Amino acid sequence: MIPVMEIFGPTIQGEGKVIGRKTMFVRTAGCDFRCSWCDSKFTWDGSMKEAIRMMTAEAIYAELREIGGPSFNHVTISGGNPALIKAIGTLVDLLHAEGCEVALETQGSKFQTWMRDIDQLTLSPKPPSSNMQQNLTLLDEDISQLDPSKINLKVVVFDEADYQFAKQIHHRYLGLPFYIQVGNPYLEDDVNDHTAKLLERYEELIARVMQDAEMNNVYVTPQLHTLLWSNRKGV
Ligand SMILES: C[S@@+](CC[C@H](N)C(=O)[O-])C[C@H]1O[C@@H](n2cnc3c(N)ncnc32)[C@H](O)[C@@H]1O
Ligand SMILES: Nc1nc2[nH]cc(C(=O)O)c2c(=O)[nH]1
Ligand code: SF4
Ligand SMILES: [Mg+2]
Repeated sequence: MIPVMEIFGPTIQGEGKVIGRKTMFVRTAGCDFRCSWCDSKFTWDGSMKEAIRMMTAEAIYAELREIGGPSFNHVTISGGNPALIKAIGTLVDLLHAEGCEVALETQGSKFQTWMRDIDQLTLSPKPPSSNMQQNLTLLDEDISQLDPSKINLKVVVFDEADYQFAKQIHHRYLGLPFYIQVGNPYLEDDVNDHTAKLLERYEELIARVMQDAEMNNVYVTPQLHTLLWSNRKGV
């Protein structure tokens, strides 16, 4: 059984390697981290615990089709940390059998064998501003067990210390596609001028990367869904 917090879509993947891709989302409940700026705190802070449903892979797939109809062939699993859940493997197998591609987002604190089957696995180690201590030895172990052609790294940056962390991660795993994503401090779902405020931060991050000769092989990205819809849930 899989603890599900929400199922929504189709929408665009707003982040990282397949930004813009039409996809459905399955968001699991529970996280082993407590990032200060987590935009999905409701998955772990208890505020929505009555919304958590224990579901089989079959029930999740049925609901994806119920709300998405025939209008998708890509599913993104996020959380919370879906890597805490062994049973995600059955969902990945079912989605593949039904002809869907599968992406998954995790911070890389835990390895599961089913990670090898994910078509686009995003590992997103956490920088200092999150107040988390990312264990890089564990991350090394995860990465050494995975196919480099199916994984990518994404580091969220709020300040200069985060930027230096991002650089450290990029240089530790130089062979992996590296995405540097601008942090969103506006976590309410209704913020005045959120698009202009976020674009200003994005522009600052772009400027920082452009002048840095040690960051030439990177992608600098916004969260496209937050530019459009701020931190609204279910999009
Ligand atoms: C909500 S997390 C869930 C998956 C997993 N726990 C993780 O952190 O990778 C999905 C992505 O959103 C990013 N994220 C969370 N809060 C954010 C914020 N305030 N601004 C920008 N990105 C954020 C995370 O770093 C992660 O890459
Ligand atoms: N549209 C959209 N794209 C996303 N990419 C990563 C998300 C996440 O919360 O993991 C997310 C999300 O919540 N919505
Ligand atoms: S690891 Fe991901 S879900 Fe967990 S607290 Fe951090 S951003 Fe939120
Ligand atoms: Mg999100």
